[in-house]
Formats: sequence, C-alpha cells, structure tokens
Amino acid sequence: MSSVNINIDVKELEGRLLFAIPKKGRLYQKCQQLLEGADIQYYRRNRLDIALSTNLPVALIFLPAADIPKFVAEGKIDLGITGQDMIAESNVKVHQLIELGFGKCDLCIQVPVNSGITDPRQLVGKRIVTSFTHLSKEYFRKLDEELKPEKPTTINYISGSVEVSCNMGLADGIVDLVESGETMRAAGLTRIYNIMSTQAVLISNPHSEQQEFIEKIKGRIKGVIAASKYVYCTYNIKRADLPLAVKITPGRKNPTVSPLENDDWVSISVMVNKKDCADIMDKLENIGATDIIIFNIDNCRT
Ligand SMILES: Nc1ncnc2c1ncn2[C@@H]1O[C@H](COP(=O)(O)OP(=O)(O)OP(=O)(O)O)[C@@H](O)[C@H]1O
Ligand SMILES: O=P(O)(O)OC[C@H]1O[C@H](OP(=O)(O)OP(=O)(O)O)[C@H](O)[C@@H]1O
Repeated sequence: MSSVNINIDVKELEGRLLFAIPKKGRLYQKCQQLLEGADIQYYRRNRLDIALSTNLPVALIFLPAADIPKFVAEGKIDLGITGQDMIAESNVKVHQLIELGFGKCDLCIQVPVNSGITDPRQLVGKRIVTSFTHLSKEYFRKLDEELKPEKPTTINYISGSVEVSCNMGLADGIVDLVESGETMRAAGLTRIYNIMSTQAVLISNPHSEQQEFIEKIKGRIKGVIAASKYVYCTYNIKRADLPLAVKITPGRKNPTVSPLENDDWVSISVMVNKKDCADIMDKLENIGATDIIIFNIDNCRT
C-alpha cells in the first residue's frame, strides 16, 4: 500500500467535507479536470496528501484508488472518486452517486493464446495470479464448489504488471483489467471471461453528516459531466419543416423555438449529444436548415 503524507493540523479539517481523490494513476488527471470544472479550488503543498480548498469548506485527501472505498465506507471520508472494480474488490458498502464516464474497462480472466483454454472451468484447480484476489476467489470458489477439483483453484496476489505472470510460469491464467487490449495482446494473452465492467464513480458514505453539502458537490460534478457530453446547437428552419427538425433534435425535454422577423422561419436552440453532432448537422442540412452553429458547453445543470 502506498504511503500517505498528511502533515497538516487536524483542527484545520474540522467542519470540512472530506473528499478523497486518487493520488496517481489512470484516474488522477480526469479527477483534476472534474475538480476544476466544479470550481473546487485548492492549494496542495508539494508531497502533501491533504489539501484544503481555498473557496469551499472542503479538504481533498489524495489516496490510492484501491483504498478509497474502505475510507468512505468506514465514514473516515465523506465523498470519494474511485473505480467500481475497487469498490467490488474492497467488498464494502458505499453509495454510488454518479457514474463519471471515464476509467472504463473490463475485469477479465485471461490465458495464454496458445494454452488451448477457452473456458474458465478449464482453470479450476489451477493457478491464477491477480491484484483482485477477493473478486477472483469469489468467482472461482463457485466453480470449485460445482466441479470439486482435487485441490482448490489457487489465487495469488501481485500488485501490478499481472500480465507477465503466465510468461514467468507463475500462473495458468490471470484476472486483470482490459481496456484497449494492447497490454493483454502484447503479453500473448487472450480474454476468456468478463467478470465485471467498471468505470470511475463518485461515492459517498450513506451516514455522513454532510449530506446537504454532498448533494451540492454532486450537482456540480453532474453539471461538469453533462457539459462534456453535450453541445449546444442553434439553427434556422422553415416553420413548415419544424416537425421534421424536432424529430432530428428533440432536445432533453423540448427544443427552444424562437420566432424570427420573417414569419416563415424559426430559430431553434437545443442540446445535442456531442458524439452525434456531425450526423445531426448532416440531417439538418438535408431538411433545409441554415446557419447551423454548434457551441461547446462550459458547464450546465440539467
Ligand atoms: N487501462 C485502463 N483503462 C481504463 N481504466 C483503467 C485502466 N486501468 C485501470 N483503470 C481504472 O483506474 C483505476 C485505478 O487504476 P490505476 O492502475 O491507475 O491505479 P493505481 O494502481 O492506483 O496506479 P498505478 O497503476 O499507477 O500504481 C482502476 O481501478 C480502474 O478502475
Ligand atoms: O487494455 P489496455 O488498454 O492495455 O489497459 C490495460 C492495462 O491497464 C492497467 O494497467 P496499468 O497500465 O495502469 O499498469 P499496472 O499494470 O502497473 O497496473 C491494467 O492493469 C492493464 O495492465
């Protein structure tokens, strides 16, 4: 487990909402962007793992992602960001408030391509190496109970670079995360089963005394996420073609339709999914829309 540098007077934390952020790794950068978007400003002294917010009664605690679920479940921390895989592996109860849309990957059983193994049942009684021992034990215990091998499946822990275990002769299969599959393929492995899909989530302790403030931070973070998903689209369309236009851009509730000086035309303003944007512009052009403009959204509440 990584060390945590917390040289700060605990009195300075009194009354503040304690918010845990992954201190490094894949989730770190995205969390920085979320904090900035939610206007949670802070000053972090070099090497210090606690930072007091300079504009809100919040203290940020920088922790390894793997430890955050436990701190939140035990009520030591009110709010946190971590992966759903880490929550499941920690086997603790926390409130999952928002799926954040990053840190998306799958926890998979992988075996050497040339092993001839195509089904997890073929690994029963053999050796598995993983950083996710709880989830792996839970999965293989059920198969052990069903297939009753001479000796139970062995689950061994290593903290990283799990993919080398098969090549090193330490494992017959591994349980590890796969996103693009590049690491897996480079190690000559293939996936045979998906134990869970995961992404980063905002979590809270259900018994925290800071529920009102948790809701406020949740609202801000939701706004940042929505702003990154949507763009704002405006265009002009002949009034007669309004029903067609509304079909293409229905909006989250309804589009805003404003009259123009020319009674035959209206202006439409609407939020659209960023990923569908080019397709929507093509369709609008096809039905005769003009002056189609797309704006990025800095922040929003939906
Ligand atoms: N390749 C990946 N793609 C997407 N998300 C990932 C990937 N690897 C890990 N994650 C997510 O990020 C979380 C933290 O993983 P990461 O390996 O970055 O943390 P760490 O172990 O704290 O850091 P490090 O590996 O640098 O020691 C994981 O629990 C998972 O939810
Ligand atoms: O499918 P890919 O896109 O290749 O991503 C998967 C890899 O990413 C994570 O490791 P990370 O790079 O964080 O390093 P680690 O092995 O030290 O945890 C994970 O443990 C895999 O090794």
